[in-house]
Amino acid sequence: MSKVLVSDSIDQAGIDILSQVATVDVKLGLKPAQLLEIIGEYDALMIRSSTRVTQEIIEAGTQLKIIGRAGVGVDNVDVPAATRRGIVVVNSPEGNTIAAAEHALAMILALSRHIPDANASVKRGAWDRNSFVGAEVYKKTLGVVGLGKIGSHVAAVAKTMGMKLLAYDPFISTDRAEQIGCQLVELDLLFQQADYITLHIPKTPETTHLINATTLAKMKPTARIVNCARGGIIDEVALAAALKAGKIGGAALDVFESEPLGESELRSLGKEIILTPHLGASTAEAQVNVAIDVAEQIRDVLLGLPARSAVNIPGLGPDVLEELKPYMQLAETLGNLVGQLAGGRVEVLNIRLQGELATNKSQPLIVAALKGLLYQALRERVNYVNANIEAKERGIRVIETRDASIRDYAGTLHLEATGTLGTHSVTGALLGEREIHLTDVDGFPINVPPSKYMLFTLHRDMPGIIGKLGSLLGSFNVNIASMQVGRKIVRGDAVMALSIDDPLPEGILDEIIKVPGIRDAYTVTL
Ligand SMILES: NC(=O)C1=CN([C@@H]2O[C@H](COP(=O)(O)OP(=O)(O)OC[C@H]3O[C@@H](n4cnc5c(N)ncnc54)[C@H](O)[C@@H]3O)[C@@H](O)[C@H]2O)C=CC1
Ligand SMILES: O=C(O)CCC(=O)C(=O)O
Repeated sequence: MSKVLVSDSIDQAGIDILSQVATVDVKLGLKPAQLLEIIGEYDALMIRSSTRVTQEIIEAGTQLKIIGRAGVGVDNVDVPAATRRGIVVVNSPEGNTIAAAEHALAMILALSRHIPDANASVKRGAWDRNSFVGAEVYKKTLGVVGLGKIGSHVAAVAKTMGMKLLAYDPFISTDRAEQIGCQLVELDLLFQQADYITLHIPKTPETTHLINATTLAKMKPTARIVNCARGGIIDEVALAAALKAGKIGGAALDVFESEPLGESELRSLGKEIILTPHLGASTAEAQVNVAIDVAEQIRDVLLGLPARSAVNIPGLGPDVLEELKPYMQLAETLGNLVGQLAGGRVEVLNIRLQGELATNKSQPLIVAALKGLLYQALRERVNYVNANIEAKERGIRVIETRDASIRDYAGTLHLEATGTLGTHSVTGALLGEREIHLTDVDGFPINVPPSKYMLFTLHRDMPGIIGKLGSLLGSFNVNIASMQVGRKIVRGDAVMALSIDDPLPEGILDEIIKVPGIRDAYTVTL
């Protein structure tokens, strides 16, 4: 049974899902050295934001297949190191969107009405109504930096509170911004005009210290800034200085350059600052969502299925995966089959998307086909994450074509591998949307479902050949489950595809090739 380590606190709903397929160890608060010592035992690691999964941890995790981050940001995982090792990194892109957006909105209102300090003052026994006069958000301008999932929800709710919305996000269209009711503007204008600024961007080299002494100086002296995105987007020293000098009105931070927050000037400030300990995703609902979302993906990967939100598999988002999953299995099977038919080192893989498939995204199918192709060489070491890199390193050139006019089945995938021992091709389709069928081998039409053990012959279509092959296999105690001949013309060249119950015994291929009329034979394990 697989073993999963859960090293940050996650909801029981996630543990229950993992327990269906694995032994689950929950070990919270591990020091890096302790994690390093035990990680080698585990097939999967599930974390939130506290565990740092460094290159050293990844290298020590020799059994690791997947790292699951129960949340959005994967900045606590060395994703490139995981990719090189073929480890899938998954997250939950939407499970805590509402929670984080509502936290940002709560921060905006709490800052405006001094709720934390007013509350603390009453609890201390005071009844001070004069120190906590606030400001309304109604008709004020909110500047949203980053109009992705969380930023758009914040904007939509803020709109209903009567706020005017400005947004800065270089990667979204004016149309999309307008749909949400935001005017897209340049960052400087947003800084100058906003009464409230809320950050909903990832931490990248471009966004690190985006809020610094220079940008703070551009803001209104009454401006209030909220960061529920990532620590380090705000220069905390510059922020503390600006707040102390009254250059801006207030700030509310949920995330910090270093977490947990240590000694900091920010702690010494008054009601102009609100600090929460990275609580954006901490709602009961979000924790159930992210735990289920990520645990399901870990379960799937441990069962050999693809994950729906892998951050290190390009182009493989949840919608694509939902639509293409059966075709990815087809591509992988065909890749594995054509790789075995081709035998030696494959140099070129031609992939043709045919019929309805011609309009689909090809990248996930290419990755799946390469995974299948490289399986014989790399076995479990190749997966959707590293198949591209492994193929490149072996000098395999991938050529992709599309032909919508081929319509013998709804959608078919054609793979042709050219290598040191020649060229072979296979075509396959899905019947009833899920069942894989081989529809062509080396240009000969057939219609057989693939099976674990198969034998293919290239032979002359002539009387007696099937009987002779059957007797030969029988004499080696090989049981034939099904057999089909594909030919283009009567008594011309033909292909025979046999499904057999067991692997072919050693040496039998040499005997098969000696049967008069049989030119070649290939044994395949799928
Ligand atoms: N405090 C907490 O507990 C939580 C924090 N987060 C953080 O919130 C942030 C936003 O998350 P989502 O909305 O889910 O992500 P998202 O990917 O849906 O949206 C991010 C947006 O930022 C934009 N962006 C990227 N670089 C930019 C730049 N240089 N300037 C302006 N915009 C830029 C992107 O185009 C995108 O629209 C992330 O940093 C995430 O890690 C997410 C969940 C909980
Ligand atoms: O796990 C958490 O509570 C942090 C959530 C977060 O920051 C994220 O999902 O990016």
